[in-house]
Amino acid sequence: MPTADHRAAPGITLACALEEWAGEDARRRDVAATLAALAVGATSLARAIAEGPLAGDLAKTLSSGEAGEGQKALDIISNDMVIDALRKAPVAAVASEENDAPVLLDANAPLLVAIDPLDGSSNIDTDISVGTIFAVFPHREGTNAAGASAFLQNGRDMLAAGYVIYGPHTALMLTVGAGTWHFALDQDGTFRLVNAAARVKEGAAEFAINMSNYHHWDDPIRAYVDDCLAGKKGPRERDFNMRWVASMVADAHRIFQRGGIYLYPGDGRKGYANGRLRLLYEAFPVAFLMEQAQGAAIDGHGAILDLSATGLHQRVPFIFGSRDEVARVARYHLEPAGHGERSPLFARRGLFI
Ligand SMILES: O=P(O)(O)OC[C@H]1O[C@](O)(COP(=O)(O)O)[C@@H](O)[C@@H]1O
Ligand SMILES: [Mg+2]
Ligand SMILES: [Mg+2]
Repeated sequence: MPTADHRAAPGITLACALEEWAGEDARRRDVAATLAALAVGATSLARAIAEGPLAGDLAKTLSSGEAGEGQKALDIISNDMVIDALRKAPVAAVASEENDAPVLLDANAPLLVAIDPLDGSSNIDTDISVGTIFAVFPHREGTNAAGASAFLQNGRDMLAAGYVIYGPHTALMLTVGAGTWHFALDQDGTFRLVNAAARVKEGAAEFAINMSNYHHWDDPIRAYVDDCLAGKKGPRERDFNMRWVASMVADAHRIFQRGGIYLYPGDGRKGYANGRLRLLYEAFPVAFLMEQAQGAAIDGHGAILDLSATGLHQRVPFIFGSRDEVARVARYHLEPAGHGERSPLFARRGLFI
């Protein structure tokens, strides 16, 4: 297993890191093979994305969907690439954002994969980072992998999770429950370890939220953002910076580098009662990565990983990042009123963690 020691010797390949972690353990070897297959799919995808318009009209809208989530050409290409790559892995079925029902690969295989093949589709034509987010679950005996119910598991059932970000360089953040590992793709198409113990630092003063939805938010989120915006003169007594990439992977990746918080709460718009993010293949994997790096992820009240999925494409309010900020947002949900004059509750930390 890569340990903090590997930071002294960066450059170990993903294959090597997985081999060390898996050893002779059959379950771990299956997980490792699945992660290796996902890395192969992501590497092909990275090449296509790097070609941009030379690879065709990747941003072409093929179908319109609710909440501006119509399928783009690259959504479909990404979906095909990752599912093809997984055919060689011990995976029974794939639940993808791009398919209404699970795609059956090998009914008797031991694992299930939930995936957002392309996160940040709205950025395809703008040359801004996009990504792939995935979660690996056990395929429990007696459950039908072709049906949604096999996927309706608890967040803590995940065996591995991660995302690939296709940015100026391609990076992979990965967890198998032994910390969060950071890899970067080299020029030869090999993921190499950068850091085997990623940490989400506390004390950051940067938040990410789509501010244009301000008037649709509930009180706790407005109160939290109002207090950040009030800066030095407000209850936080310091100035905050704001960022919003509209690719969650990119916002998450920034938070891994320098801390901060991401919020996509439920809001008053039609179809947004539970926000925009999907539990199985967006919130679960990012929450797993965050917790393994001493960050946190909640739905406003409790830990995302304590939730059990009730639908393949179910949405969830999603707030993640530095532990201190996430804990603060949880407290605003307990007592949203009291703008300006904060009750002693807001001075305490750690009500949910
Ligand atoms: O359009 P908005 O409100 O800015 O939403 C952007 C959010 O939606 C998402 O793009 C959803 O991902 P998809 O591109 O996979 O649908 C997040 O990555 C991002 O943070
Ligand atoms: Mg997404
Ligand atoms: Mg997507």
